Amino acid sequence: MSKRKLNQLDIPESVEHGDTASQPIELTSNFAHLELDARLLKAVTQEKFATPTPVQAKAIPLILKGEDILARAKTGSGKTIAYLLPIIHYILQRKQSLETANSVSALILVPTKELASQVTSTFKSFTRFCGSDIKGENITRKEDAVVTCARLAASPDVVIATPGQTTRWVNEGSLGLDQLKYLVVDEADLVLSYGYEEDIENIAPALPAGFQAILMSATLRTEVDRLTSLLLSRNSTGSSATQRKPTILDLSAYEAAEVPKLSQYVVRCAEDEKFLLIYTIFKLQLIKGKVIVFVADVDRCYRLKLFLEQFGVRSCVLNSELPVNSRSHVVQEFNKGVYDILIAADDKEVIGNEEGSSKRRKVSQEEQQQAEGIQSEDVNGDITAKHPSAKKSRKDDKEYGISRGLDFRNVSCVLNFDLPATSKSYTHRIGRTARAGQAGMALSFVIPKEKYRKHKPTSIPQCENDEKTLTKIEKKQAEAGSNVEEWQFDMTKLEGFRYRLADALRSVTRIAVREARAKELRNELINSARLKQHFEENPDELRHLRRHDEETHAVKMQPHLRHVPDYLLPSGGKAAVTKDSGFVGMRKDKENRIRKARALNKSRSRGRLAKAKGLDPLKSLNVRGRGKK
Ligand SMILES: Nc1ncnc2c1ncn2[C@@H]1O[C@H](COP(=O)(O)OP(=O)(O)OP(=O)(O)O)[C@@H](O)[C@H]1O
Repeated sequence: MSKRKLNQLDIPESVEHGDTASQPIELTSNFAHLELDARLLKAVTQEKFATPTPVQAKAIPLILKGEDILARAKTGSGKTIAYLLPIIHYILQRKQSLETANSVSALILVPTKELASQVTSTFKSFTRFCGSDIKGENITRKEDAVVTCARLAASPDVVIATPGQTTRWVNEGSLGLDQLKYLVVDEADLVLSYGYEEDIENIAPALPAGFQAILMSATLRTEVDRLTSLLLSRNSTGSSATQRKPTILDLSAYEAAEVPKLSQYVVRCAEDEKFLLIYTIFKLQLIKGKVIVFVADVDRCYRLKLFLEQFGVRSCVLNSELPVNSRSHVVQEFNKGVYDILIAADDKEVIGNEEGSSKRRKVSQEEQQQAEGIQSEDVNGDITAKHPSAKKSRKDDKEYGISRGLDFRNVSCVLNFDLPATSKSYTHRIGRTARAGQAGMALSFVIPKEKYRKHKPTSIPQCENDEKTLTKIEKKQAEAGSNVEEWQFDMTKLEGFRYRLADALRSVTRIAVREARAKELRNELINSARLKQHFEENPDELRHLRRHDEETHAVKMQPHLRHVPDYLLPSGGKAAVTKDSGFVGMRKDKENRIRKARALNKSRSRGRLAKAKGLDPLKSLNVRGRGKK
């Protein structure tokens, strides 16, 4: 039995907390020490989780002890399991000892639908050995109200929802919270930023006295204080009472002691060079493994996808326009390794200026008034205000969120093709890699002021203040003990690729992007369960739709672009392009000499052949050379 004392896990002195946290905290090296239900431990073993992460080791005993907690731990530190395991354990134990009628024992509030479906799937994984002893329902799915009502009528033990959906169903009387034991707010710092303040105010009076609050957050920003006071300063009748103080678990000290596993780089480049760089990175495999490429908006998503497609580089796309089921499906496919490159439009960043979020909140409240899942303005208050062109209304989903909370597995690199607007958003984007103790890399393309608006076809307004944003990012990362380094990339070595870049960029026209966007949506609609039935009954309509897609050649494909001929490769191979250690050299100089020697031999034998045929070798070579051009 090996237990490790971790006295450096200090609870900040300014924070009030319960008895448990003031005693020395022990980090157990084994899940078995947490004394959880055997069925849960079996599931943990099956997931191949050997050791609880710090937040799990600390939070699980406190939750089991009945304390309100507010846990702050970095993204990817295993917060979901930290609250799910003790909750499931409690419900299983209670059911064993008491003959109680089914009721909702735990409500898990999350800011986005994607996160709701991810938490649900984690819940399912960890209850797989519990049979029908415990039931969880995700009520954020887009489905008939009747279906949701029916699912809630069966009184699931655990309900996973956004605050918006919770308010709706509580108000309609379909979701009873009077027997609630646990209220979890996952990504607590984000919930108010998403404009859910009013919903939280509505939910608070419905909570019974004595419920236990579990708040999970990546930061301890003022929003979290506000949320805590909204939830914990009311009694069951909704009137104000003395505020309960949750025990605060701040894992910063522990995290600071960890060896950083994330390397961060930036490369300053011109607007069109972003495309050149990404082409080179993928074509020469400068980055190996799974990569999430973040871009500024949905159009950019398809533009980049179409651009890469021309070089035979396959990718999948994730954006707020896609139906939530499709988004979950994309994440699953990416996690399974069907795709190695995922292009995500982070157009609903965890936005707000660095100073505050009042403006954002206003935007979000306006959004709140709209029905969920229907046409809505972009939530990026700041960006839309600065760039009227981005103001257009479109079918995106206000509960969409990529850079926060979603668990992309084994991502080796987060590539900020477009830098986010805030350092906060940057932190959350890079949190998609180097998760659960793994190593990772973040690479960001930055447009210097003097290069902004210099290449109209690839210019976007979001990049106007890249340098200012980068300064803030560097400052924030330095505060957290991390460095953002300059990536030593030798652009001169890529000259040979430039004409291909121009060729490919020309093909990705605005019409092509629009077509690709529409086609993807059509495909998703065809695949949606309801329409599937419709098309089964009306096969002609489906045929018509498919024919339309076949006829739509969004981008004129240029087969020659798929292949990178040797003569285009920089001499010295990949190593010559970048001196950075994050990259693996592709061809050594020695090998290059062999290649050159082979090429020389080949041309000599061509010369001999031509001589044998009575041709003037110089002339024939010239003709061949011109033909190639
Ligand atoms: N004890 C553990 N051992 C190994 N892997 C773990 C452990 N706990 C969680 N993980 C894995 O770590 C990843 C991150 O977990 P999780 O999504 O819960 O983190 P998080 O802190 O909630 O992150 P975020 O704030 O980004 O949502 C998941 O893939 C999860 O399966």
